[in-house]
Amino acid sequence: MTLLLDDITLTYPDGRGRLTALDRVSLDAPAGSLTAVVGPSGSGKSSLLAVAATLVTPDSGRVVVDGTDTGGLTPAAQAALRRERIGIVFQQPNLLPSLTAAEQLQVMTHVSGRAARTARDRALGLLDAVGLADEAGRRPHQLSGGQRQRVNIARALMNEPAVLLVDEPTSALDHERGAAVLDLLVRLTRERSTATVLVTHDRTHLERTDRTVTMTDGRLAPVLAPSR
Ligand SMILES: Nc1ncnc2c1ncn2[C@@H]1O[C@H](COP(=O)(O)OP(=O)(O)OP(=O)(O)O)[C@@H](O)[C@H]1O
Repeated sequence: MTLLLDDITLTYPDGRGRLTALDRVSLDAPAGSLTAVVGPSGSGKSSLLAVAATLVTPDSGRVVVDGTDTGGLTPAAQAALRRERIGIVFQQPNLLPSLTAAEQLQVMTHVSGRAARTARDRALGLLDAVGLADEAGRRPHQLSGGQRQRVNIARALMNEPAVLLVDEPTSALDHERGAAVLDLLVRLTRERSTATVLVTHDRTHLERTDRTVTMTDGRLAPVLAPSR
């Protein structure tokens, strides 16, 4: 399994007690498959993504990324693993206003010389893969919301991650553009063999995913019937 969450419990301080955000959650995501995690607001979806991204350390349980148990790593090693093996697509693209679409991707690699040219080629290839070959030289204000989200997705793939974590990718898009972004994520997941986990409270477009799991009050319900 490229991403394995094994018996994860996560609590937050809550007054004098603790609030259980994730309650013995287990999830495995194989390479080349897209898993959707749905559930109501406050059910723990963002917490699940943050733990999978190694941004938050759970109280107990194991997070295994591309064969590495992240629990035993130093913070520096964890940051390196996150940079090299995990791509994260946040809900808001957070693109840098002064950079072109291609440069947004290139800044993911801190290199010079020949490696910089390779990074530029890779950035242009990824923009092509997300349907933005002609927009590579545009800055964020010259792109539509859907195009910015595509740049966001391409940027997350720049370092060839094994795991792709996606937060609410369609919430700011209309139905048609939301469907197109989901189709794009499914295609990239296959082509680049990422273990993709997408959290959303939006149940539309789920027929496009490989499987759907539901989060309720910090617990993950068994997998629903495969959607294809
Ligand atoms: N940093 C924090 N400190 C304390 N409690 C938190 C913190 N982050 C989240 N929570 C609580 O943990 C629970 C799960 O929150 P989480 O953000 O993971 O849910 P969610 O399903 O992603 O919600 P939404 O769909 O609204 O983003 C909620 O009860 C929330 O209030």
